[in-house]
Amino acid sequence: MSKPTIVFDLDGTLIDTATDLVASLNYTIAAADLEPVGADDLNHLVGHGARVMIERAFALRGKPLAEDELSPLLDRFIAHYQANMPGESQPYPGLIDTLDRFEAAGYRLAVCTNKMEGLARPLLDGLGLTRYFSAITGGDTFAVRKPDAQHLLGTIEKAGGDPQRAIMVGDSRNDILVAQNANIPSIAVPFGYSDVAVATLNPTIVINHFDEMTLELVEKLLIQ
Ligand SMILES: O=C(O)COP(=O)(O)O
Ligand SMILES: [Mg+2]
Repeated sequence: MSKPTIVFDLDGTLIDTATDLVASLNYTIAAADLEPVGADDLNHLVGHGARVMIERAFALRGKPLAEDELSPLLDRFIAHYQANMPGESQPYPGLIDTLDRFEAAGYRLAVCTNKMEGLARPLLDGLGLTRYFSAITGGDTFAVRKPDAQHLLGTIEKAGGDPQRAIMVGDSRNDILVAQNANIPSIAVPFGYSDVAVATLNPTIVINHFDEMTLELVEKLLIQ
């Protein structure tokens, strides 16, 4: 039987990126005289990549955003985020042990994020995490992104995995939806950026800490 694959979301699942996302977003929107946002606002702003995050910040502040304004703002965000990473960003507690545990058990590991691939890779590099992953895909890697099933299925394929032997781990709506759309079991974590309690998204299971993500648990999910 082929090695199983575990696909992780990035922001709010593998890595607590809130402080750096807020800093880069506030630097970006300050150019348009928008009031800074706080970490709590991220729950509504994150999930569809930087472009949508900027659009949502304008909506939050009730300020219209013309199409031709967006591109320079996105460039401003990317430049600031790139220059400062990994910044304050940190893997969530228990993550490294969990990656080691599943790597040692012969699992394939992958990342499926709506962050731009060009931002996700240097961030994972900067935190010394890249070597764990057989594939890292971003919101701009394919023609579609989460919650479209093809983003997750394409990630599993790139990792050399089998969608019949895969699970998705994530912190928000798009992660649980993409898993449902691809007919793959999901684990939700409540410590990331979600505008609703993750249990209401109907993941296969919720864990509160990576220590709960045992081999036994994942094996059980794989045979469901
Ligand atoms: O950066 C975003 O908006 C989303 O990122 P995620 O898919 O890794 O949570
Ligand atoms: Mg996330």
